[in-house]
Amino acid sequence: MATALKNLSDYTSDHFIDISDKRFGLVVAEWNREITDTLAQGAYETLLKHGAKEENIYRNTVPGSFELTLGAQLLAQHEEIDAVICLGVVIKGETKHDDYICHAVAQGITNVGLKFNKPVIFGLVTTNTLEQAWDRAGGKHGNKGVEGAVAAIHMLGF
Ligand SMILES: Nc1c(NC[C@H](O)[C@H](O)[C@H](O)CO)[nH]c(=O)[nH]c1=O
Ligand SMILES: CC(=O)[C@@H](O)COP(=O)(O)O
Repeated sequence: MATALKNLSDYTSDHFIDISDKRFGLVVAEWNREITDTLAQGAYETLLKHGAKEENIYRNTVPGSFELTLGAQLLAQHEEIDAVICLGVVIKGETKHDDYICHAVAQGITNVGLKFNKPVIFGLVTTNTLEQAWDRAGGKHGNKGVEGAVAAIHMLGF
């Protein structure tokens, strides 16, 4: 599988711009909280590592990943927010509920970014098992929160 050959946190920062004056919104889903907190910590630490100021990183929580879209919009609508990083974990259940959530969030987050013309990053871990989710939250496949922060910084330099 493609991901098996790629660590999500393996990146180069050669092209990064100065983000010391950029303001970032983190929207974090409460569902699977232990894992989403790990994603959020990865994103937070990566932003600080590359020059963001603590006071310019605004973390907000939403009940579940389905609410990430509205959470992103409520942050992105503010002119002073330069980028939004959405973090959630959807693990397949017995029904197709996970499919509906993931598709809605992917399209919704895309639309928010296009509406407000700023990076709104899709940091959703969508797995079949809990183990696969942990593998992408600091495990063998890196941390999707780190990936989300890197994507936000990259797009701010577009
Ligand atoms: N099953 C998961 C959910 N479900 C909750 C939804 O995201 C939403 O909050 C609810 O349908 C009310 O609108 N959320 C996750 O983030 N992860 C899951 O695995
Ligand atoms: C993945 C989810 O949406 C969670 O609510 C479990 O769903 P299911 O009712 O399909 O087991």
